[in-house]
Amino acid sequence: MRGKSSGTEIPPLNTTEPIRRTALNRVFAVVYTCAIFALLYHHVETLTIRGRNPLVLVVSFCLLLSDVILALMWATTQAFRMRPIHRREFPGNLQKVVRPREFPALDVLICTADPYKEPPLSVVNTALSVMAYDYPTEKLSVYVSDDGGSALTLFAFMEAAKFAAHWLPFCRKFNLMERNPHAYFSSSSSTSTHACCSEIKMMYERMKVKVEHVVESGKVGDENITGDREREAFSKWTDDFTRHEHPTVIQVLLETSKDRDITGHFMPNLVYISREKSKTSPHRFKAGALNVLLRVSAIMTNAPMVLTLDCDMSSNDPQTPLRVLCYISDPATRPNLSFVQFPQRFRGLSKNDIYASEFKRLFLINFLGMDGLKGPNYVGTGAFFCRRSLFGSPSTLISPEIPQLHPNHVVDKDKPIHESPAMLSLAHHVAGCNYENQTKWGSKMGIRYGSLVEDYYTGYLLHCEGWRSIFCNPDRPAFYGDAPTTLVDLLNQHKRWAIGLLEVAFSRYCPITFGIRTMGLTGLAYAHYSFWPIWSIPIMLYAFLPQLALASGISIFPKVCHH
Ligand SMILES: O=c1ccn([C@@H]2O[C@H](COP(=O)(O)OP(=O)(O)O[C@H]3O[C@H](CO)[C@@H](O)[C@H](O)[C@H]3O)[C@@H](O)[C@H]2O)c(=O)[nH]1
Ligand SMILES: [Mn+2]
Repeated sequence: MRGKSSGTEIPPLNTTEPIRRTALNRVFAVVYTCAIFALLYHHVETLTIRGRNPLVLVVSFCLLLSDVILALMWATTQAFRMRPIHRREFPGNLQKVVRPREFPALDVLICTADPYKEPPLSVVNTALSVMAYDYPTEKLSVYVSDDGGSALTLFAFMEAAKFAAHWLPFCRKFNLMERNPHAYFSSSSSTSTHACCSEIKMMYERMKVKVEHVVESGKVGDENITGDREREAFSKWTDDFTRHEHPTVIQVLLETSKDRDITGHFMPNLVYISREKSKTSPHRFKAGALNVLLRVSAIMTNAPMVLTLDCDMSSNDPQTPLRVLCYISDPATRPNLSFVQFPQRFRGLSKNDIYASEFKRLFLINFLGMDGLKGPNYVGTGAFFCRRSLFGSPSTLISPEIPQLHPNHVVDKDKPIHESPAMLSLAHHVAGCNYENQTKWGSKMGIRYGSLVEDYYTGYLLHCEGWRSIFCNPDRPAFYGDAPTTLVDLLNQHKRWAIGLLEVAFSRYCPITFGIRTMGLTGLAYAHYSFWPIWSIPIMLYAFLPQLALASGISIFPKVCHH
């Protein structure tokens, strides 16, 4: 089947192609539905006719319950099978349609929360991998939110800013594909090709030793502080500074307007933020952190395109923003586009992946199905947002409480941040822990509060508002992240997800009622996730019931001769 091009006279930036087995899927759904009804009929019959014995009654009821849940879950998965599509994008054609000068600016928001669970060096690697994007540098800003409020993380970023002056030109010179320094130096390509590689590798190793030493010792000692600016920054960490109670710390580590790399080329902006925390105000976990990042970035750069990343998820392809532009610059896909979502891919999974951490169905297969509807859900990382979509529905823009946060506000580029105390003090103000009181942040604006899975909830509400999203799944994975590696971590993650999803399922925005009413099949797809934790009921029942029934001599499956 030929792909449908979305432009006519301009070269195509992207194509959409329906997946061929869709018709078969629909026929299968009809047949299967009939089979499910037959099975449910059998259960009801057993309950009413043969259910004299109380034990048989209980067993039959449990089986009926299990099968109703399984049938419901099966019905919700049909949403993914009705209209799956494949998309392709052609970044090579982009230059013919938009000039790099006209590319929109990009703000990258990275969240980290704990210097011991999420080593600063790995966060730094993530940041360096996106700072080295093949994108006009003066349009690129990286904001890091440190919810751990750790001087160790700030120290690592100060070192990273110095290393970046060497690393970015190195990536450009040799046109590296792998721009995460750790991944690059551990791969074989780093050893063979480039002569000056050993020099930069040494530099990286020196930074690594320094950062790891500081993390191990648990504090930034005087010997590690080189200048007055650094000393002033670390002076915020007084004795009463704890991760749960501290003032806002914002450090502009690199600035496009003044910092140059070793070849004299611009550097992207790099800003470290640790928002104010107080035990008496809710911090709303990652959702709160992202909203602070949205506000601080609005004040400093206000880029129309915003990438959110978890600290463990680094770029694996420097062309990724250009792929996104293939959708954002295309008049056919741009209307109502809220975000372009890349799948979460994981490095270092064991060959057999015994905990099924790859989540292939969640992040790849189901997304193809949702992409043919209103688009994939937001998974918290690897998503490029149009900033405007976080401020109300496509038709009604919600104005934030101060004009500087408005998505159309233009930041005065001639005035560098370091020369603008007013800008810095406003940035501190919007990162305050009480700033959001009596505002629409978290309810109508930004990342939404109300569920532990803020990503799922926010994407869902955006879709309900009328926005759509696009799934971009290039052959070379755009990002690689870390999956939980121990059973305890995995169980904790699943527990958090289960609670968060049920919070949505039992809210007034329940996808089965509100979701399906507002957006049909997409609502059904969302219902599949929000009710995902109830899989546990049939699984538990089917795991134990047959054995118990057998032991007490009850037959639970129909005999062929019964019918
Ligand atoms: O108070 C907090 C808690 C977490 N984080 C950051 O949030 C990210 C995700 O947290 P993690 O503990 O790694 O959760 P996971 O379950 O692995 O994350 C998945 O599930 C989350 C909730 O649905 C999504 O936000 C993530 O993007 C998605 O990768 C990390 O970068 C953390 O640093 C914060 O910034 N502040
Ligand atoms: Mn994670």
